[in-house]
Amino acid sequence: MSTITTDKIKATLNHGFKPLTFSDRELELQYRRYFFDHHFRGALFPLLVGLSVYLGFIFADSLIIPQLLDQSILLRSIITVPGLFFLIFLRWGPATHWQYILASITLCLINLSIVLLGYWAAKQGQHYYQSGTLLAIMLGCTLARLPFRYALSSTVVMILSYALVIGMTKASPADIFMNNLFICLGVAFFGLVGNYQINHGLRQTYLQSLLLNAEKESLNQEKQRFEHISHIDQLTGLYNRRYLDEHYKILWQQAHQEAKDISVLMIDIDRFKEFNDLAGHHKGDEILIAVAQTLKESIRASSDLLARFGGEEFIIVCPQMNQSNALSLGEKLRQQVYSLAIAHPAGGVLSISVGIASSIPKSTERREQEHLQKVADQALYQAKQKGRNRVESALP
Ligand SMILES: Nc1nc2c(ncn2[C@@H]2O[C@H](COP(=O)(O)OP(=O)(O)OP(=O)(O)O)[C@@H](O)[C@H]2O)c(=O)[nH]1
Repeated sequence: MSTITTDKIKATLNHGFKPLTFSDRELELQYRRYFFDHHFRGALFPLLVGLSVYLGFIFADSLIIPQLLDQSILLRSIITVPGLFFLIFLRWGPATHWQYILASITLCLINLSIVLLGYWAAKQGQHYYQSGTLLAIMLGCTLARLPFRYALSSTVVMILSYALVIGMTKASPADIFMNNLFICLGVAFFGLVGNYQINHGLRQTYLQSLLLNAEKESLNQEKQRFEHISHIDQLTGLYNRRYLDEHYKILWQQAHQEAKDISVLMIDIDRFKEFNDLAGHHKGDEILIAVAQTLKESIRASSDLLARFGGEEFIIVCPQMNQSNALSLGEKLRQQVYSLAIAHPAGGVLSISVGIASSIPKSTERREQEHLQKVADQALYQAKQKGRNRVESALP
């Protein structure tokens, strides 16, 4: 499990993370994976263009150093092959630091071939054919999208190879060599500063997106929590009237679609006002909780909908249940509450009355749904009239 908390991300953003590393190891590894997949692998197309430009320079060679055209074609073709292999590896190969090393080596080989062409040209008196290294440095610092340290090391190797091959061999006069070298150093400086800024900016953007996602996630959780709270009756923990209205509609539509029975059971605690008056409201609350729990344990949790309808009244909506099964369930509930053997302060044992109505929905109209509920309520009224602690049903 990830231990990267929102606080950790905020702290890293606020306190900075130079030189281009997150102090938190897990965050650093996660960023490196992200960088490789979303940024470095994305260099595939620009690098393909870069390699084509490198090969296309054969045309420039044919105009500027026609005497070296054969060497140019040979060298550039030889270097293009490992370049292509590297691009294939970049596209399909595993995400390891070897990819960066291979990218750096390929860049250095490209530069070496350019330096060699410059050297041969200089040997033949053509001293201005040495600016290809500038392009190779820019390619390494920008298009290749290398992490800073790889961009830095390949740039150093490229400048050193230029300095060693042209400078040490004294292939060009000192002033021309020095001029080219300083331009190379300047370009390398600007390229590396650009690379650093890109990498730093990417890290900052990454942290901000992590933060945004974390905040989105926590908002979602809050929303779910509020939704849950808004559907639950605080005292009994059962669903409330609001949830009942929303869900009853769905169950009704399903029953209509499948042309199956749906039953409604209205349940009311008998003589509850008297209970409250004699035992106190607090004790009455305890009874409500106990009855709610008993009802909950007696229904099919996966399909039946049990809710507190209001006050001391409960409702159960049972999809795929006909009237005779609903009567058996009502009777079971009545017995279970009675067997709790809660003494009523006015004498006898606490009981419930149950009113039942069932039908196969003919339409999805709200009126028809409400009618079934009303009929169950009338059956409940009958149960009360007939002396309470009973189950009655009525036809819709
Ligand atoms: N303790 C407690 N009492 C409640 C709550 N909600 C409603 N009541 C009480 O439930 C009682 C309902 O009484 P009535 O509707 O007159 O019915 P009854 O006394 O149960 O009589 P019958 O239904 O005819 O058996 C009232 O005294 C309400 O104050 C609640 O959340 N807690």
